[in-house]
Amino acid sequence: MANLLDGKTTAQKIQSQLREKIKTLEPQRGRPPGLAVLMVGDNPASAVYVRNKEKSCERVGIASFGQHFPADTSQEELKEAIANLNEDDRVDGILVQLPLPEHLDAVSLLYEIAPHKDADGLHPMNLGGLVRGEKGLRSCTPAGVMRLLEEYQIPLAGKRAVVLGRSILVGKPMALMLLEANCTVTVAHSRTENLEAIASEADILIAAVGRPEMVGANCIKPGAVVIDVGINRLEDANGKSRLVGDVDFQAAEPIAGYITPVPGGIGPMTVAMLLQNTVESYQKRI
Ligand SMILES: NC(=O)c1ccc[n+]([C@@H]2O[C@H](COP(=O)([O-])OP(=O)(O)OC[C@H]3O[C@@H](n4cnc5c(N)ncnc54)[C@H](OP(=O)(O)O)[C@@H]3O)[C@@H](O)[C@H]2O)c1
Ligand SMILES: Nc1nc(=O)c2c([nH]1)NC[C@@H]1CN(c3ccc(C(=O)N[C@@H](CCC(=O)O)C(=O)O)cc3)CN21
Repeated sequence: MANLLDGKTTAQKIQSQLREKIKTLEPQRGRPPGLAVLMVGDNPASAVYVRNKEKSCERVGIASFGQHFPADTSQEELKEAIANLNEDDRVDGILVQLPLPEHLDAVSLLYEIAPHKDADGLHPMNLGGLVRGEKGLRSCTPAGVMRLLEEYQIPLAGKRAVVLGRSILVGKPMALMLLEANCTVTVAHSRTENLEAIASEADILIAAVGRPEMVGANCIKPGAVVIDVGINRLEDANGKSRLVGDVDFQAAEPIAGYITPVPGGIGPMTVAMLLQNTVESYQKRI
């Protein structure tokens, strides 16, 4: 049976460290760090995220400035909300929940966020920094994956990594970070042929496709490190809902060497990295 990569406990440890840091910084600065989250409409994965972020902010001492907009909000209204937050001295981190409703253009909105307040690391400046291997604000989910691999001292250099999914939010920055850690990286997506054969060559397999339990036994090399980024809400026959990942955990656990659970894996690590990015921006601002 695979070893469990415990994101929940690791995230709690990171949050305790952040809390201590804020305790010493706040008296000098005269205000706590602030994080603003813009959510438009309703998306189940986003709703889980927003709830956990707010709880965690409170725990570590970060002020939350949540703004929930109706699904029919216009691009202009959001642009204006971002401009206000860019100017707001209480706010160190800004995050726009993705995906946005169809009528909105996410890419151009991400340009509007001041790069030094880009807690999600999705502004082209910060993504460009990642491509160039420079320090800077990094996308929270892939940063959380890297931090968890580090915590368990999983060797990466020279290993074959396969990333399933190529979104701007997860797949692409994930591939770049693994490359930076000297993995040999393959990115697969919905147009990939022979996906199972490619996945089953991976020493490190990252699933970020948004397809409940798609990754089964025939995608996994014995002993592989399996990272499940997926957060999908499924309803059982009784109408009760539960969270599942993109990996079929029951099938994968006997084959993998290490595996992340859902919940309790990359979700909490993402929240921890978001708080860490916010505190980093807070420290850098004068
Ligand atoms: N744990 C966390 O903190 C966290 C953070 C963010 C997202 N998530 C979850 O992670 C999942 C992925 O999120 P995302 O934002 O990256 O999603 P996304 O924007 O929908 O991207 C999904 C990617 O998977 C690919 N894909 C879809 N179906 C596929 C298939 N059958 N075979 C191979 N590739 C396929 C798509 O390919 P194409 O590009 O060809 O369409 C796309 O690149 C979702 O479940 C989301 O809720 C979790
Ligand atoms: N701009 C942006 N950045 C993101 O990182 C992001 C979005 N948007 N939109 C939604 C997705 C989904 N994300 C998530 C989803 C769930 C958890 C999370 O905390 N999951 C817990 C759930 C426990 C529960 O409440 O049941 C877990 O243990 O997996 C974190 C990030 C992050 N995501």
